[in-house]
Amino acid sequence: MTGQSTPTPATSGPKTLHVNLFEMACVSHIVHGLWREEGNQRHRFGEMAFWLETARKAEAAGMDAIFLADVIGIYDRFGGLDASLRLGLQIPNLDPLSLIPAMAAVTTTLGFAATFSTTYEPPFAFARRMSTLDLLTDGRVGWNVVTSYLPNAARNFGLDGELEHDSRYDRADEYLDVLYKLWEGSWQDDAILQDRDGDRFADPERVRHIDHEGTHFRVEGPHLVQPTPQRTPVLFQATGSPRGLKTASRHAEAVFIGGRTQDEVRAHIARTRAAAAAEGRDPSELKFYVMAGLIAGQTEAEAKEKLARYRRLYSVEGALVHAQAEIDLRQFDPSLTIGEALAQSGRELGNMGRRFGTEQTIGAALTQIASFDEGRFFIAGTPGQIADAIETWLDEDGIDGINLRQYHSFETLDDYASLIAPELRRRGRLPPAAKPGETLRHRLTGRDRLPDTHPAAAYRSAGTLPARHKAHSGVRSDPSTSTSPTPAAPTQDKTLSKEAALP
Ligand SMILES: Cc1cc2nc3c(=O)[nH]c(=O)nc-3n(C[C@H](O)[C@H](O)[C@H](O)COP(=O)(O)O)c2cc1C
Repeated sequence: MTGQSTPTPATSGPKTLHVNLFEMACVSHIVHGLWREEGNQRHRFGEMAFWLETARKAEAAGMDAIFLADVIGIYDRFGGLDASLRLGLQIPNLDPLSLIPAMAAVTTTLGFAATFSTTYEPPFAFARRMSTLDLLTDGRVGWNVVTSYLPNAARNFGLDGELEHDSRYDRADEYLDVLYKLWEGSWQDDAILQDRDGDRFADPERVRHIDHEGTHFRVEGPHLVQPTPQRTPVLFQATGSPRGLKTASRHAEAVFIGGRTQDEVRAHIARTRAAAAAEGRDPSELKFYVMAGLIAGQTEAEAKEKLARYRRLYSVEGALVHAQAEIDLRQFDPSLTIGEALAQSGRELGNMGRRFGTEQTIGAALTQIASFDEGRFFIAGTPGQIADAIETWLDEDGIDGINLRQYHSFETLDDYASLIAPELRRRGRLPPAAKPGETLRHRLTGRDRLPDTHPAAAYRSAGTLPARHKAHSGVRSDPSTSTSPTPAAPTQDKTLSKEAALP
């Protein structure tokens, strides 16, 4: 049982850009303060109509997917709960998975990638939820695999503090293995019979328990949902640390990377591909994404005016809350380094290290914040200038796709649709229009199912799951839901690249 579709051969022509709309079901996701702008619709994120309009626009613009970020706690390190609430910074924040069916119902080709953490909720229920979405959307879902980074999230799930960084990834690796067993190995493709005359809906010979017994999880199975178009949803992952890279290179089909310079970006891609090859995967199958900020105007002057308008409202306080800052950078001499300012205050870098380095000056950090911290993948200009930059990112940096940052709803999306996409299309830099019924994976990779070199594929063949233990057919004494993670003292993340660290 492999259920493999043959990949569609790549068409010749220039390399094309995959585009996701970067979203989060809150008022202030990354570029804080801008929700206040006249005409910005972000305050409507709790309305069904807001999401239906977003989905229709994204599909009409030819985007691959709406990519939904998520956190399961609050940013309370800088300014406490008061600041987060006042700024609407990722609170209130709706459940991303619940938005998908509504958006799927008004679209036919758009994909939906949702963030879900492997750290707190057990895999069995998540496997079922994802399969339900894959089934109902005809295979249009993806998953952004995260391990979570907010101490408050840990406290929301019964722990005293975050699990140690690297052990979160150990847990993620096993979590994914459980999911692969459920998604890929539990049901054969032909297990549903719908045989009215024979009185058999499903064939018991073609469905099996998974009997997973690992360090973190014990899951009996079988999976509760029949085979879905993609089985495993398209796997996205962002990482900046050596341990995160190991997990990404084993599992991710699309990896978010950062980098301040072209050399850094290329090195990051090369390192990740090499790590994937070391895991036995075909490194050419990995796609690389960046977060990109594109601010477009008909003329350069119009684009500059738009950028200035956005920057006027940008909240530096929001950036400090989001960065989980240990100190208020605005209170220090700009010529000091962050390390010196921390030493003066008797503080450690902590989670703030996800965004800033100790060697950076306060002045440079504040400038970086005020200019939206977009690094290499930011451009404000005419459609021609933006398309020129994107062609360089594709051909020379080596990326495959972007998550488009939004500054204003729906202005950013409308500008992409009316200014940027037509220019990219004219240059042959967007993939062909998606066909109804095409899965998200097919759109990205030319196949519906994970390739045979992916670790999930190992669970497809009948021999790879253990034979059923006949002895325990009843309820287990230690179901997966009872395995709580053990908390450990938070340690500082060893990030390779800070640019991949947020949000
Ligand atoms: C584009 C992008 C999107 C991300 N989305 C989320 C998210 O929605 N939720 C989350 O907890 N982390 C998110 N992250 C953070 C990553 O999951 C990861 O924690 C971060 O890149 C640091 O890597 P590390 O865990 O290897 O240190 C995102 C990162 C990037 C670059």
